[in-house]
Amino acid sequence: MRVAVIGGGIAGVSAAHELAQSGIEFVLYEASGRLGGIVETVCRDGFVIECGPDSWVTEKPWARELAVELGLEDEIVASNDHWRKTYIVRGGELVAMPDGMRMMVPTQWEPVLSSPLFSKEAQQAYLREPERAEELKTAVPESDESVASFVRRHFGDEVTDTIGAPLLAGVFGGDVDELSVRAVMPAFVKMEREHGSLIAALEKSSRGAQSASIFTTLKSGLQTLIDRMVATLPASSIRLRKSVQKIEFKGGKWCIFGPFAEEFDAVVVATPADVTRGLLSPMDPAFDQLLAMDASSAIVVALAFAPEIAKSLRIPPGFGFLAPQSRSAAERSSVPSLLACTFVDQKFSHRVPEGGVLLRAFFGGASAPLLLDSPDDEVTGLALRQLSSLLGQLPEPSFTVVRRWPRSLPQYAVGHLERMARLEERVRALPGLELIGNAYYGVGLPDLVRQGREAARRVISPLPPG
Ligand SMILES: Cc1c2[nH]c(c1CCC(=O)O)Cc1[nH]c(c(CCC(=O)O)c1C)Cc1[nH]c(c(CCC(=O)O)c1C)Cc1[nH]c(c(C)c1CCC(=O)O)C2
Repeated sequence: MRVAVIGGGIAGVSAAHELAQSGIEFVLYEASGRLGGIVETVCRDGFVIECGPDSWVTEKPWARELAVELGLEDEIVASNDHWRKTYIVRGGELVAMPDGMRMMVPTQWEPVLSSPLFSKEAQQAYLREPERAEELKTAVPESDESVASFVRRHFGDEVTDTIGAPLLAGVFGGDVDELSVRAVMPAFVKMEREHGSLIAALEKSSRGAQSASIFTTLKSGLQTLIDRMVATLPASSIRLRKSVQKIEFKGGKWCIFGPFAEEFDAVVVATPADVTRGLLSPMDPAFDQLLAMDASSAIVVALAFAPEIAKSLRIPPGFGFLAPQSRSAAERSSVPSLLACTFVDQKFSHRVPEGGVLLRAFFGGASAPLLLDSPDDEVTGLALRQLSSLLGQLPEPSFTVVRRWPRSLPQYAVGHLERMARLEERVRALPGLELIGNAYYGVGLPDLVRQGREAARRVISPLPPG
């Protein structure tokens, strides 16, 4: 059997790795000159700089399992959760999120009631939510709804705007009025069904008390995960700078065309949703609509301050901040404003030389398109000015790294899961076809590793039809 894997991001590389482990012949096509997609680590002067994701969510086991299998156990590090604090930008200032929050749901009362983040009305809305358990339970909507409407039903407008929106923007890069609650917060939806109140549900479960660190990463950077997998692949099976233009399914075989033509028994399509849509729509027009998704773009600006310069900096303790984006469309499209920033040296050890400071700022959301074409020095200047107004005047960084990731994070819109069910139906009609990536079932590294490996296993031993 011979398998084509199209797209060399972490999902495609994970699929290829799994095929290689099983001794299956395959070809991995990647349009760019490197594997890893948005997973990229730059090491310079003792700084370990992530250009894309900086970690995975510890709760999801699949990335860690892979790292252990690859012999990277000694490389695995947890976030410094004794310093875990996330700030929200409010009136030009950083205000700490209360301790003990699970997303927007408190697991302790005192921090919420003493936080300057919430008005008396918002505190009341929190206090009343457990008392409304029965009402909330009987009013569970039959169909999907937006994250905003879900959070609003539990905690009202202020909580939705003040922390719901920025938190979700820091995970899904998206708009709470559009995102599907069932796709992006399935655990909370389940709690509502079972308990009505989310606060009461967390109180009853041990989930309220988070034991492990929230984030996990690798000492030398996440690129190591890619490099270790790539090292297990036969070199002859990797085709860099080979962009696939067309796929055809004929006589039970898959034909892959670029400036080349090759035949396979199965194909794993691991490209971004836009590319996948272009490849599959000619075979079945239904894909055109099923894969048409909004996606947000991100611009990452890493600012490294060497120890001698970093001495003058006064970064507040914590992992970083999230900034609510303006609701006014005019304002959003005129001044690109920072979406978030991670204080890397405080979130993780081993990322900076002793005494150094590393900030990773993000632009995204509605203002991202404005910056995708701006030169690096303009993007860096803008980030530095906005960070200085929030963190105190910053000196010129020792060096900076800028990366642009256009349309890299698909938005799971209301009805996403039903759409995925229809998508799966069309995929099943084409035996040997597998779709993997962040457009379908989960946006983080663990979900992509899981999807890649599961797809490879299904290709190797397909389920009987029907
Ligand atoms: C801007 C942005 C960030 N992170 C992300 C974006 C969007 C990028 C884009 O538009 O393309 C994306 C993101 N963030 C997270 C994921 C993984 C989700 C998953 O695996 O399910 C993903 C895909 C986890 C997270 N990211 C965050 C949370 C919430 C953590 C909490 O509850 O405190 C989670 C689960 C918060 C976050 N997220 C970010 C910051 C600076 C912070 C706060 C400080 C920090 O930790 O660095 C940056």
